[in-house]
Amino acid sequence: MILELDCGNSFIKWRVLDALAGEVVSEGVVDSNQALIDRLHIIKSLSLRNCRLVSVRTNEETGALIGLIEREFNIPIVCAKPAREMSGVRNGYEDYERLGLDRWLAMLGGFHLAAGDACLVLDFGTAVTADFVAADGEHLGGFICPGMPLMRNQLRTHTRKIRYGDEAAERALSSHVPGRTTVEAVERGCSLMLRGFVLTQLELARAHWGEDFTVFITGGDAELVDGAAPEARIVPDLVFVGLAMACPLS
Ligand SMILES: Nc1ncnc2c1ncn2[C@@H]1O[C@H](COP(=O)(O)OP(=O)(O)O)[C@@H](O)[C@H]1O
Ligand SMILES: CC(C)(COP(=O)(O)O)[C@@H](O)C(=O)NCCC(=O)O
Ligand SMILES: [K+]
Repeated sequence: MILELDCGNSFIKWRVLDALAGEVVSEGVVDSNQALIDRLHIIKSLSLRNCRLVSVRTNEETGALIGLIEREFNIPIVCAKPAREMSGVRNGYEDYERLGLDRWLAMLGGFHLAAGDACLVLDFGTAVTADFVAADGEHLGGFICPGMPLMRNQLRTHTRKIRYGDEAAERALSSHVPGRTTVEAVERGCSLMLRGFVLTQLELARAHWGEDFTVFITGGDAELVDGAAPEARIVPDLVFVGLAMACPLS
């Protein structure tokens, strides 16, 4: 079995694949290294052989996680590394090593799934990112904005009177009519910002490529923009698609 990890700024997305069938045996989202280990240990008949991971965390944090997995499971671990070019995609950053590896892998995955089409890759995590890959594989660059957790927390920490709990936040998002309470006004307002971001990115993509492109949406908060781009392909595991391409296990 193969352990796959996508270590974002807020959460670790994990899954265990059957090495032969390639099927997902188990998967989840955890908020700490120890929670990951605890969660893995309760999987019946777990027999990990390899691990591949991508991280946008510091080298120290990533190293600590790698050390922990090595101690717990004694398996080889490969980490996705920055590259100038891979699987037909050319990194468009001035300094290719500075491009977030989760963005890079999502682009590799998107370009592969788009099978020759240009692609717009949108990722809704702690940050929100957009990346443009032309049909010839050239990465034109992208955009980074605060995601839902950051927008919400900035309002909470920089105002005196915006305070509410998680449950009220979830209830508020059942509709997008103008809010009549603080929680509704904030949650719906931020959610509409994300939808506006999607529409702007679609406009930019059309300006580049007309109608000839594929849109991919991924990230933990992808459902917040549900319906904003009806033509988009929602691919929750897009980073993992790219991870398997960047870190093949022989
Ligand atoms: N099972 C889950 N556990 C935690 N957060 C989740 C889960 N499912 C969706 N989310 C949402 O995902 C968002 C984080 O997205 P994610 O792509 O994991 O971010 P990052 O890669 O920056 O850690 C959170 O704002 C949260 O609302
Ligand atoms: C843009 C990001 C913060 C997104 O991280 P995430 O929201 O997935 O945790 C991450 O890809 C990153 O740290 N990138 C490095 C900066 C860059 O891509 O220019
Ligand atoms: K991410």
